[in-house]
Amino acid sequence: MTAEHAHAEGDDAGPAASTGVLDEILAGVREDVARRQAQVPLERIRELAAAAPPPLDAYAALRRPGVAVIAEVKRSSPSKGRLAEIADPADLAGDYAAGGARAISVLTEGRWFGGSLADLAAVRAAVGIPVLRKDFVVSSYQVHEARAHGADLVLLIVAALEQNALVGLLERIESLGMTALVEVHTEEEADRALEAGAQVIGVNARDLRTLEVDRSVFERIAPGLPSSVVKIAESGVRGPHDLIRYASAGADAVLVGEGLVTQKSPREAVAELVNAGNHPATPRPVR
Ligand SMILES: O=C(O)c1ccccc1NCC(=O)[C@H](O)[C@H](O)COP(=O)(O)O
Repeated sequence: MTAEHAHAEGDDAGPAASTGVLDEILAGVREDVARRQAQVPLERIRELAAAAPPPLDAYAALRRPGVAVIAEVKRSSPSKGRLAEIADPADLAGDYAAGGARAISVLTEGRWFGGSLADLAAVRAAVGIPVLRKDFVVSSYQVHEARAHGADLVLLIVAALEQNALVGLLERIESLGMTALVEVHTEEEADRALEAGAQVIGVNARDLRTLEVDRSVFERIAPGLPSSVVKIAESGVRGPHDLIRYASAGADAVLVGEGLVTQKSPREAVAELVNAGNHPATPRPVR
C-alpha cells in the first residue's frame, strides 16, 4: 500500500489496511530522518535545540480543571486521504487558541499527513499554549529537532518502539524540559508506557496497523491508569457527544484532528468542544 492510495481502501478501516500501515509509515520516516540528518548534523540540531526558548509546562496545562481540547493541524491521513488544505497552519492554530484549545498538535510527517517541521515552527510562533510534535519518533535526532522547532510535547508511539528505545527517548524528551505524550492502544502497551515512566498517556482509539477506530478502547484502558497520569483520548472525536463519552471514562483531554479541520469554522468547532469540556454536567476525572 502507498500513501497515495491507502485511503481509497475504506473509511476508518479497510481490508487492505491490515497489511500494517504503521510499518510502511515508519520505513518512510527512517529514510526522511536520515536525509535530514545528512543535511543538518546531530551536533548542529542539538545546538539549535539548546538555543530555543524554554518549553511550556504541558503537564500542568492539561491537568487544569475541565476536559482539555488538544486541537490538531492535520492536512491528510492514511485512513481518509486529503482532509483540508490548511494553507496557513499558524492561522489555524490561532483560531484553535482563540476557541479555547489547551494545546495544539502539529503532524510533522510529510508523506502521509502532508505536515512539516516548518508547520511546527510556524504554529509555535503563533500561539502561547503548548505545542505537540505529532510524528513517528524513532530517534533522538527527531527529539532535538522537535525542541529546535519549538515543541513542548513530543509523541512517542509504544507500538513503534522497542522498550529500550521507548525509555531512552522518553528520558531524552524530559532532559530537554519537554513532556512525552506516550501513545498506547492495548493494555500491554499501557503497561509498557507506565514501566517507561510515562506521566502523560494517550489512548488512541485508532489501531495504527489496521486504521480501525474503536472508541471503547479508551474505556477499557483508562480506568487502569494511575490518577497522577494525564489521560488523553485520541481519535474519533466528531463532536461534543464523543468528548462527553470519553470524559465519562476519565479523560483529562481529547485530541481532535478530522473533527476540526473539516469544519467550516474550526474556531467555533473547538469552542463547542471546550464548552462541553467545561460544562458542570460533564464528568470530571477522579484524582
Ligand atoms: O489518522 C490516521 O489515519 C492515522 C493513520 C495511521 C497512523 C496515525 C494516524 N493518525 C494520527 C492520529 O492518531 C490522529 O491524527 C489523531 O489522534 C486525531 O484523530 P482524528 O480526530 O480521528 O482525526
